[in-house]
Amino acid sequence: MTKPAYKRVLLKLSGEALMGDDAYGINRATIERMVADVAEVAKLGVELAIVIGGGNIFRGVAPGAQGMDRATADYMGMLATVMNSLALADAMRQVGITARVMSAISIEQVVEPYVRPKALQYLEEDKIVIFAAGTGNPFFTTDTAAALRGSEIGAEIVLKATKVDGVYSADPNKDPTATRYSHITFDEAITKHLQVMDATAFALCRDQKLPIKVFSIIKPGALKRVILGEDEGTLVHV
Ligand SMILES: Nc1ncnc2c1ncn2[C@@H]1O[C@H](COP(=O)(O)OP(=O)(O)OP(=O)(O)O)[C@@H](O)[C@H]1O
Ligand SMILES: O=c1ccn([C@@H]2O[C@H](COP(=O)(O)O)[C@@H](O)[C@H]2O)c(=O)[nH]1
Repeated sequence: MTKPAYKRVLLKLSGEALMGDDAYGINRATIERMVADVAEVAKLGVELAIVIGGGNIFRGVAPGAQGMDRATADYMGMLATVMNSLALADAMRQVGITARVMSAISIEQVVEPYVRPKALQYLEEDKIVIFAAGTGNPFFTTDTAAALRGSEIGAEIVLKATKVDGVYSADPNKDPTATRYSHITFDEAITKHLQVMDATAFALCRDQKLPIKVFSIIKPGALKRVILGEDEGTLVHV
């Protein structure tokens, strides 16, 4: 059997990618394809914790939140990630994968709260843990939540599965001349203001010496290639 390059990873799934070709929300075929990708790597024996974004539903800084109190808008964004987490766990259940959703915001009738030792126990039991509601604090993002939870659970790497296939010299969706890095240091990414992740997430991972791999969740087989340590996406390192 092919051997994974990591024992435990924190996978950050793009909320925005969940829309597929729709304008908003969760596209059924897209979530099923994401779950199929996750199922394939779970079979390899790697312990998986997941943070999912909320950009397909609400972001505190989106035009739809203009004029709103920023903290209130951010709490709405965090609730959006709870919805995505529940949808993801349910889609996993439908294909026989056991997942546990843990929320950073207390919402106990819906999901259990985040308790670190419990999360570690689930991972050791080979359950997939989905961390919902980001960090639980406004003014942050789910990328920072991925860096934070990844550090807390002792993940070997944060895998940012997004709509682009790596870190570019500029946003490739805006600048067609942008070129992709195969690897880049945290300091370079921060100094060059590369916006594929926020600077807080980069800085936390740098300080914790937790590498990040940025790759496409849309490209078939990319997640498995990353897990097997093959050349895919961009590695951000110390
Ligand atoms: N230098 C860059 N290299 C690559 N992508 C970049 C860069 N600068 C900006 N981007 C943009 O960053 C986006 C990915 O980050 P973003 O946080 O917006 O999305 P996500 O994490 O996929 O979604 P969500 O926040 O909903 O989970 C890409 O789709 C790309 O358009
Ligand atoms: O720790 C966090 C995480 C998220 N938010 C808010 O949620 C939305 C959605 O998250 P994305 O990372 O953009 O997908 C985000 O825009 C924030 O408004 C938060 O406040 N704190």
